[in-house]
Amino acid sequence: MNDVTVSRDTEYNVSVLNKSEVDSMTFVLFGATGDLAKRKIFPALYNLFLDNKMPQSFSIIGLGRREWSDFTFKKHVRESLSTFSRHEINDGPKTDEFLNSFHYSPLDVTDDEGYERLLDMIQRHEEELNIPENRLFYLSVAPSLIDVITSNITNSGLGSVKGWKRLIIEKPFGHDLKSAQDLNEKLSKAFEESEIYRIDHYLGKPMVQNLEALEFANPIFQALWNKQYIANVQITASETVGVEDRANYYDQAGAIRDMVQNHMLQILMMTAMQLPKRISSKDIRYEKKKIMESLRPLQKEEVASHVVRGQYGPGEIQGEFALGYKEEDGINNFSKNDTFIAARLWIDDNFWSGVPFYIRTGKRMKEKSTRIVIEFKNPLKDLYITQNEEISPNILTIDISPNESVSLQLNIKNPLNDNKIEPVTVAYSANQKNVPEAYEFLLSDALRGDPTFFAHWNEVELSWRWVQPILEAFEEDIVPLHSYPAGSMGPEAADQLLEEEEFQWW
Ligand SMILES: NC(=O)C1=CN([C@@H]2O[C@H](COP(=O)(O)OP(=O)(O)OC[C@H]3O[C@@H](n4cnc5c(N)ncnc54)[C@H](OP(=O)(O)O)[C@@H]3O)[C@@H](O)[C@H]2O)C=CC1
Ligand SMILES: O=C1O[C@H](COP(=O)(O)O)[C@@H](O)[C@H](O)[C@H]1O
Repeated sequence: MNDVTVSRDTEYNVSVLNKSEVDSMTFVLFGATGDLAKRKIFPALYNLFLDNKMPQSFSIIGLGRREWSDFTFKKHVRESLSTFSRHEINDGPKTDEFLNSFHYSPLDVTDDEGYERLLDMIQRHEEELNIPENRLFYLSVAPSLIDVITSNITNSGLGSVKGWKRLIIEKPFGHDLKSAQDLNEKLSKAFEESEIYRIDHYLGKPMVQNLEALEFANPIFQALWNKQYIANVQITASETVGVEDRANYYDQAGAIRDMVQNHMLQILMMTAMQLPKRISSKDIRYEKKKIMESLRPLQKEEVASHVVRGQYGPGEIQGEFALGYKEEDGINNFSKNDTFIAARLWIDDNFWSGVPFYIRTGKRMKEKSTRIVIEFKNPLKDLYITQNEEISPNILTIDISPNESVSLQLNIKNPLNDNKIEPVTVAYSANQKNVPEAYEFLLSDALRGDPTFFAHWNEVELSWRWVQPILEAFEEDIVPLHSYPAGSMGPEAADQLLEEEEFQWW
């Protein structure tokens, strides 16, 4: 039977903010010569500027060890915009105005004296532009440099401001529970929790931000969002790329640290949390924390029964041969690193007890897709079975990327097929052109001081706490490492995990 599709194919409607909602400020970017700045941060700032979401007055101070001049830096930023910006770069005065706000200063972050020069430079710009002392420090550098930077921000007086100060920090936030706690303790000497914006770019994805609206604005879902009606929840983030040129990092991290501890658990929190009475950052974060507190902890000895770890072998993805993980550049032949994780989680609260949440993520899988599937209970399953008819469950699918859509599988009689009951899909595809990137949403929020879609320390710590026994079980090698061919949906053991409750991955 035909699927019903509703689709909105419009230019993304960027709401025009009143610039006065964003305080004038100085954006201090550590790691301005690096990859992330080039691919994500400069383009996001430029797009916000063109969409009138930057403050009235601002300056952007780029820092790195390279001995660049302002001219070289601006040229570098311009090239980044030409290659990566969502809005095409134009040669008009707007782009010049944007680039004129960029300045560069060479700084080795381990050189204490350099921070005094930096403070002089910032104060000079603040005076010239008549900008209040509002300073946003963005640390786009290796985690090992975070401590030295934040303590120098405090010691040099950079952080003693008459206005506000904020800190944006990138993942990874720690390597395990202990290192994350140590890092947070150091951060908290220089910044209050309310000043720290921990980026998890999945929280900037429009469909993740939409989860709360999907439930809040649709009373039918609100009524059904619990153990009485939901049979299981499945969250998948599959990728076709392999380790790429990140062997050093990835072989130490694995899918468990790279994706599960942060992105997958964040999506789980966003899906499972109850809607707070007021939609405020504080209340949403409180609800997310409650989910993590109710997540049933795993004992190290139980990990093998609830977690599947895998590593890709050679295979074929979309017609192209792909090497196995061990053959990749920079990976040794004996690596036992996980490139795939599937797990079953239980939330032992009043709303979800008894409902399994399955997560699955991996590299070199069949397709690039991030998706939440909610399978509803199916009490009619055995009732209407006549002439080999089987009633399928209702299924709500939320596609997060690369497609952005919501679809609901229902059951309808098909008059063209002897009135048999068949599943149909009612689908809404966002299919919008020129949608802002996650980094645009997140930077815009940080500029306005809205931390809702950043990871609070409570969430990060509780996530590490849940993941820690898994890290230990992997370390002790008491969990089998399954091989899966590149181009598949992971090892069979991941299917068996669901079969234990008579479910299947949708
Ligand atoms: N790239 C990405 O897609 C993503 C990155 N991240 C995170 O973002 C952070 C940055 O990543 P990325 O841009 O890829 O890293 P790069 O290695 O490309 O850049 C590192 C930056 O740090 C600077 N740097 C290194 N040492 C010093 C020092 N002693 N003093 C001053 N500056 C220094 C480098 O400047 P110079 O070379 O001039 O010294 C460079 O600007 C990391 O934490 C990473 O995990 C997170 C998600 C995605
Ligand atoms: O943080 C990370 O995310 C990407 C996947 O992000 P997506 O937006 O493309 O879904 C992943 O490839 C990378 O390993 C990880 O560090």
